[in-house]
Amino acid sequence: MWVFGYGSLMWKVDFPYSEKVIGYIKGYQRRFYQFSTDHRGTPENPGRVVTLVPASEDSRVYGIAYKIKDADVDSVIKHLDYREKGGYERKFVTFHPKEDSMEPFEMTIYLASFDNPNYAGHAEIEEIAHQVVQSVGPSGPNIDYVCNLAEIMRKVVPEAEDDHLFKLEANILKLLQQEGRIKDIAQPQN
Ligand SMILES: N[C@@H](CCC(=O)N[C@@H](CS)C(=O)NCC(=O)O)C(=O)O
Repeated sequence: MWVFGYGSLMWKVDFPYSEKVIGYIKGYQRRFYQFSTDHRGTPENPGRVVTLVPASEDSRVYGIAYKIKDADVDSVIKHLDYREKGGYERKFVTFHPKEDSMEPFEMTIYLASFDNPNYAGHAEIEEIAHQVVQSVGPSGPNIDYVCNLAEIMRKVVPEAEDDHLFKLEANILKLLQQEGRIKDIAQPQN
């Protein structure tokens, strides 16, 4: 079994895997359109985390695919079903390895579709940034979620474009500087 990580599964890998491959899926965009009430926010003050929204077929979402050994599949599914319980469902998509030497193949993703109870939907980047900087949940600050994702994307797929993610990161850092929560730091270079 293979699982595709495009959000926290890229940087918070709390399950066993035997192989990982960088690549992308087509026909989706990664967006912070999912409320998080059990990880990066609370029911009273939800955070925002990523899901995938349908887009043109030439749209690509880069992430990391993890190969799960047969012996671990049941326990990993049980673990991820619980971790993603806030509105995500398992679906199958075609994964395209970044390296041309590997053929595309089907794999599992966890996707929070528009009809789940925690779907937040569209909001302007500035509004999402204001929500993120004031949200903290059982897994920690919503800020960490955004910055960890931006950092891992720059690290593993520096050529990938994701204006939504990187503009949100820049907005958050600007807000934190304005609020005196961090000293002036150089903006991330994408
Ligand atoms: N399914 C996506 C998104 C996963 C995701 O970010 N899910 C949240 C649920 S709110 C999570 O597991 N968060 C863990 C954390 O924030 O530490 C992925 O493949 O990475």
